[in-house]
Amino acid sequence: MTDGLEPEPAAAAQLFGDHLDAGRAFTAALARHGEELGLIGPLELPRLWTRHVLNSALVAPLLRPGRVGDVGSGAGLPGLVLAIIRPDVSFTLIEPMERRVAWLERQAAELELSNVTVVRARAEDSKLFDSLDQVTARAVSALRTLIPLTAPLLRPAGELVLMKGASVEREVDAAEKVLRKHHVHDIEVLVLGEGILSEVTRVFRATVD
Ligand SMILES: C[S@@+](CC[C@H](N)C(=O)[O-])C[C@H]1O[C@@H](n2cnc3c(N)ncnc32)[C@H](O)[C@@H]1O
Repeated sequence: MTDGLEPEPAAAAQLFGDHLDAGRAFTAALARHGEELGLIGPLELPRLWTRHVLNSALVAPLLRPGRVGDVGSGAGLPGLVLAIIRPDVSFTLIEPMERRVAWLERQAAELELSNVTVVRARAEDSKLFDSLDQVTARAVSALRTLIPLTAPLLRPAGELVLMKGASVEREVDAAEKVLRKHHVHDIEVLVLGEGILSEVTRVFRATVD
């Protein structure tokens, strides 16, 4: 059922560029199967493009060619969206739940994303330590618990690119000790999407030694 799906916003063409057809195919699949598979809540269809798909797409320009891990990919947000837009980046999607892993693998195959590997594991058990150039995450947990899951996966001088809500500044304060413990520095909070989407998104970006 896709009744009530948000019409495609004009920003979709801007953010997906040449990859708009794949972005549409992924969004349509998520609209069709997301609720029955427990990937999105029942109220999300009227804001699926803006709040989920395009919100994830805003992060694409922050990625560099190299190896990016997405911790807790779930429905593929932001991991699959970013893999569609950035074929020059190699993505490892880290997700412990079997049903979500099956979804991620099926979507990667259907969208012919040869730049995606799916790892079924919790981040802390994933054996990816010290290996990634950048790590993304969205809606996994507050920074205080997210930093210990994500920072150890980065190679020295790797970068965290964590999607966050309006409470990010408070989360940074609450994570002070953990940030120090994990050698997280050059912290910035970026506000993305102004003038592009009706809702902005925030990104915690920092380097880890
Ligand atoms: C609320 S969902 C968000 C999913 C997706 N990132 C999104 O924005 O829609 C949180 C996801 O994190 C995963 N997760 C929870 N703890 C994790 C861990 N320790 N390592 C990796 N993934 C984890 C869950 O299985 C779930 O799929």
